[in-house]
Amino acid sequence: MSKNLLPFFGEVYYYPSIFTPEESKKYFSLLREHVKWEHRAIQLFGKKVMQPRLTALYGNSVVPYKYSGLELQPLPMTKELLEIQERIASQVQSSFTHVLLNYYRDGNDSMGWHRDNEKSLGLDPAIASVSFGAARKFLLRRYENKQEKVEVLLEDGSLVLMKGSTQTYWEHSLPKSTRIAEGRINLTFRSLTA
Ligand SMILES: O=C(O)CCC(=O)C(=O)O
Ligand SMILES: [Fe+2]
Repeated sequence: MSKNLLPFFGEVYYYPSIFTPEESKKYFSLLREHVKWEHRAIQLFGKKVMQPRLTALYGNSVVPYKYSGLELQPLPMTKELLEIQERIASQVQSSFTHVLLNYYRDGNDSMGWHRDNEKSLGLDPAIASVSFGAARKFLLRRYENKQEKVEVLLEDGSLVLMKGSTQTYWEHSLPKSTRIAEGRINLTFRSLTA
């Protein structure tokens, strides 16, 4: 059992080495090759900007995922994605319908502060996030006062689970780390309803 990294108002658990280095290397290459990566523009404060990363959505239901003015239609789950989902199922009790993938090509790619609180995720969603490739810093901070901060290094082959009221009271980000030249692939398993 891992311990809750948040001091209050939510739950975040970190599990290093869910995958061996060999498995992680294999999945990184397979996913980089086989996933239908797209470079998308999103609406940010009314302006169209390119996301600083590549993304893709897969799922076992046709429910689309709406965020930041985008509506993504899921592609059908692949063998590799189902294998990865199966592995995390042994750590995580929740069930998932979709996986959103992010490919950070190097340390210049990033994700800004946000909460995963779209209606389709429901109240207090569980989100399971798997990392392959370069270790990157993951930050959480209180949404309301931006004060309390928690930092987790997301290593190759690791899993981080966010649940409970985390998406109400905390926001998270993946900051740039410009000295990192290697890529990182992240998969966030979610349960979405129409
Ligand atoms: O890349 C990460 O670890 C963060 C991904 C994330 O927050 C998201 O996809 O909503
Ligand atoms: Fe997120």
